[in-house]
Amino acid sequence: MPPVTKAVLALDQGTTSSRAIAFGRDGRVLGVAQQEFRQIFPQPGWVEHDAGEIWRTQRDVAAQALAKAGLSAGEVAAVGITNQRETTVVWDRKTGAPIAHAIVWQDRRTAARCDTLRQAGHEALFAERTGLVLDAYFSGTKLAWILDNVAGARARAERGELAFGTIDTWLAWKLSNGAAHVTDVSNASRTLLFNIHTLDWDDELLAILDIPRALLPRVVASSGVVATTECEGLPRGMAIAGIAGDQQAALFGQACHRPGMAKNTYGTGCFLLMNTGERPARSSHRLLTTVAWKRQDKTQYALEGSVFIAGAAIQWLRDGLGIISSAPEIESLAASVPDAGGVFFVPALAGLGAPYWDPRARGAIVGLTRGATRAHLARATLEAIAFQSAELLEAMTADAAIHLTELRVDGGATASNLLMQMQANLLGVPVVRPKVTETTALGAAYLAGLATGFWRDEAEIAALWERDRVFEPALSRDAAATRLAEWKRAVERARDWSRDS
Ligand SMILES: Nc1ncnc2c1ncn2[C@@H]1O[C@H](COP(=O)(O)OP(=O)(O)O)[C@@H](O)[C@H]1O
Ligand SMILES: O=P(O)(O)OC[C@H](O)CO
Repeated sequence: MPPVTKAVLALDQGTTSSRAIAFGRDGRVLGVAQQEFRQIFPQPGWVEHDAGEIWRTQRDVAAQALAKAGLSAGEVAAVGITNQRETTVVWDRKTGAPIAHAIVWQDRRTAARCDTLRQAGHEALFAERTGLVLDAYFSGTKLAWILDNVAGARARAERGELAFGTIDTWLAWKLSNGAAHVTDVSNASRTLLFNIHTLDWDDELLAILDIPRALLPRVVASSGVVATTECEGLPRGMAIAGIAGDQQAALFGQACHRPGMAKNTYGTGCFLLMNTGERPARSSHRLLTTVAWKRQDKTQYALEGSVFIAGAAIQWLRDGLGIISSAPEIESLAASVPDAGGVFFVPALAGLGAPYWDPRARGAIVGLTRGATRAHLARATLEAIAFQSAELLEAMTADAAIHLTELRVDGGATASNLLMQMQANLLGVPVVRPKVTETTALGAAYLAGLATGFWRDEAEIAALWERDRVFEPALSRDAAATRLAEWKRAVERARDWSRDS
């Protein structure tokens, strides 16, 4: 008799760390392991990762999480992959070796290429087909950059010797020892190369960006077995059965299965996603239309607002300025003053995402007086995270013409009660934090576990979702509108600043 399955293993490959979590049938964490890896900044505005290091850290934490949970391979019902999205890897199909560092989603090196594409009049076509805006954030121009700048890459790509992938693809390839070259629809929808209506790579867009089809992975559903684990360092034979970009996985893990339900994740950046059902919704406020997931032949879409720097601004206070020694310390420092004393911090450290899409914006601190202290800056940092998210929700409510009844939240920075209260005050909507805030990993686990029958259906999953705390709005709508208007004035000071080409 084979052993009874007890858990699903989720691999959560984030921007700053690789994490693995084993979840039991009740959605509770059985074992978790995490490892940070190197951030490489070769030039201002460039951000790279070593894909080999990503793989090794992810494999090691997966083995550690299984060991901590005391699980054997036969007890694992499925493995789910979720990942930082857009980050671009190209490797040699024969050796499996990357031909360059991965170009990370935050990297701005292709901003000028996006300008050229815009000037050539391609913006509307890309928006219509992909649901995205022409921005350096997405994989397409990053992949084109590698083909144009790594010696011999284009010729080798045309000969079919190279493979492209986002991080999900890279991990599935390594886990399966090269058997699977796949990506799921949610990750594909972040590349600028994928038609979100036909759910296939778009030949016209590939031609504009001069990208050979031979490089591209096969696109699969977000829930379904694609391969088994066959690599060194991990038990063999575990079914890789779920793949989704981390923000879409969090939407699933928050049980936002129905249209109109939304979540905001406060990690390195902030990503607000609203389920819009089985048809792509178009934004008139520069939000993205994205594939949420595909399961049982049904595709769900979402509207997304992406903010590039959120928790990363807290890390910058820690690592760049040294005014706190750990992220949690921001809470007491910010709470030591009643307000930010007129200080606004616009953390445009990697340009601005939605709704501005300004790659040349740079960070700005305005409103300083002689009375300003590090406590005011700490408070202004938390406020900046809340302001940026409030702008996203404002755009989304206008687009979707609905009023949210609550906002579900997750991610590392939701540990800050002060931030959560600021957020509720600005939004005028209750902010609800669940008991399990690892919803990204949980979403990937659910997608994988549903594919192998470990969980039955979405209703079973939705019943496992439990709230931890609700933050009720405690600010008048007039006062919130005044604060938001002040914030927008500060944002204008940060815009269009960099003169780098
Ligand atoms: N107690 C805390 N209060 C506020 N922010 C925090 C706290 N702990 C962690 N963070 C922030 O959360 C972020 C990490 O969250 P996480 O969800 O792990 O992000 P990611 O998946 O993007 O790496 C960091 O940027 C950090 O600044
Ligand atoms: O690594 P995270 O959790 O900050 O997520 C990054 C996003 O997927 C980028 O689009």
